[in-house]
Amino acid sequence: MRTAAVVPAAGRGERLGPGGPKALRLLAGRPLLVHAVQTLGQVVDVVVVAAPPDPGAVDDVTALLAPEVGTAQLVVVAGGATRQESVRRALAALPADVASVLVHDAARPLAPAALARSVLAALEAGAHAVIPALPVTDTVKRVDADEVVVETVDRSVLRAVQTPQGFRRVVLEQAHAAPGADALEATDDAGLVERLGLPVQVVPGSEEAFKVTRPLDLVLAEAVHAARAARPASSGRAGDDEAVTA
Ligand SMILES: Nc1ccn([C@@H]2O[C@H](COP(=O)(O)OP(=O)(O)OP(=O)(O)O)[C@@H](O)[C@H]2O)c(=O)n1
Ligand SMILES: C[C@](O)(CO)[C@H](O)COP(=O)(O)O
Repeated sequence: MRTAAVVPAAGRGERLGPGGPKALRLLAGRPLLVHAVQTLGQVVDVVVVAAPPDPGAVDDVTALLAPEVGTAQLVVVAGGATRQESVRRALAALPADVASVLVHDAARPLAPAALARSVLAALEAGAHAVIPALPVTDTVKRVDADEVVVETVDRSVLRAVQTPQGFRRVVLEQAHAAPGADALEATDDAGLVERLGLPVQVVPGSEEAFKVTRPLDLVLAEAVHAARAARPASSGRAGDDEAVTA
């Protein structure tokens, strides 16, 4: 059975500001989506992308990614109005022989291949659902409607969750098809699996798997990409995708 990555890439990038669909915004001269797909193509057998909903985008994105996906099979579908709907559409296009699925935001272009491999390894070790996450480093407070602090939350039990998230295919499909899932607008796929009552395994995340959400994130992404590219050839890691911040 094969492995696949589903890549929701249909968001508008409102928080990033003007400049077109976020997945097609440039990082080191190439679209965020290209960076993400190049990495995933090193790890999985099939990559399914949910493209921006613009006319002609499926054909354009197919042409853009075909030279970037390595030996992996590429499938591109039209994305939906929400992230959840985009993932659902991509899931519907998975080839029949795929058993394990990573779901990875195009908006996390620098997530290392090693992170995707560690998520897949946890699936192979028996987990039904696996998410990478980092400890929360800010102090977190709960507030009321008037922005008055109600309490300081114990951050030792909190995790900031990333992608790629990994699932046994049957579990992810069941989670998206469950009654009420459509109305939920979950912010991640693991949230839908949690509703099934199944355990979700956490593995260590990567600082470089941060999401490009606001303009400053793009500045950080350029710096991280440049640091990777500048890595000495003698390290054997020049230009590779392994973490520079570890
Ligand atoms: N209708 C949507 C909305 C989001 N996404 C994807 O989901 C990922 C995470 O979403 P986010 O970072 O919130 O992207 P946007 O929705 O584009 O951002 P914003 O909320 O600022 O508009 C991104 O890769 C985005 O392209 C998607 O495929 N379809
Ligand atoms: C899936 C995700 O990237 C995990 O952190 C995140 O929940 C996406 O959230 P967004 O509100 O769509 O940015």
